[in-house]
Amino acid sequence: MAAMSNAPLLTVERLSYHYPGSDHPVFADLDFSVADGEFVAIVGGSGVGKSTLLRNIAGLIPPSSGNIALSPARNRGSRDRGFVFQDTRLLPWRRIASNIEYGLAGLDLSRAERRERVDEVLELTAMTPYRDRWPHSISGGQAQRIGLARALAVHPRLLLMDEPFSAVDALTRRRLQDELLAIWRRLGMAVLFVTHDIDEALYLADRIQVMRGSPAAIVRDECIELERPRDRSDTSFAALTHEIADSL
Ligand SMILES: Nc1ncnc2c1ncn2[C@@H]1O[C@H](COP(=O)(O)OP(=O)(O)OP(=O)(O)O)[C@@H](O)[C@H]1O
Repeated sequence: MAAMSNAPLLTVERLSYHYPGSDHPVFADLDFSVADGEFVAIVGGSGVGKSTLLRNIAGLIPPSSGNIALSPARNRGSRDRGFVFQDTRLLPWRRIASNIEYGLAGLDLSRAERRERVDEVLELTAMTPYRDRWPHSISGGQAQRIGLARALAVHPRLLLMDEPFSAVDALTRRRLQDELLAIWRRLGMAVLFVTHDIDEALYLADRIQVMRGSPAAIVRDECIELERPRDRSDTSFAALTHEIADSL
């Protein structure tokens, strides 16, 4: 049996990034970690660098300096990370099931296993009836469910989510938050969730990190001890909302 490791799932060390052509870093010397199964939210104002940080961790853009270490995928046919974008980026010429299957390209899975994965994540996100639809014929909330399904299909140990619910109406947003929590409890992957919405971060996360400044730093790292399911009308919820808003 393999020895158990206490090493964090994700370790970010002295991470800095500046866009090509700019000598002003978006963020500098960031240090933090995420444990296996932990739900961490990163909050910060518009333009502070949350998406840039997530894109660095996703491997979409290389850091200017520093290190990002992520434990490798656990099983055959899985990836270490999955990414859910703000806009779902579904391919309009592929049906829903085929969009999800497309995300499995390059993984060591048979055709039957790929089909099973697609069925599994459609069921998890309650989207099975929509499998043969075209992307243009589903709602914004449904498209977000498909974006989530596509990311979950690779069985990631770390799910990276960039403001995934920002484009849907308030009621749908709350429903999606509850669905995400239910899926997280069921699958147990770690989640790194970027949002500018403190209420959303407090409702979802085990821990909230606040990004601020230019270059940005993590100015607050707070474990959220509120019991789940969380009650937004609770006085401690409101008090924490104000506290975190003050540090933004
Ligand atoms: N491709 C790019 N080239 C140059 N600068 C960029 C590029 N993309 C973003 N930036 C700049 O980097 C900074 C951080 O942007 P980023 O999108 O990461 O912020 P954010 O916190 O995610 O913002 P928001 O909450 O508004 O989405 C901003 O000042 C932005 O203008």
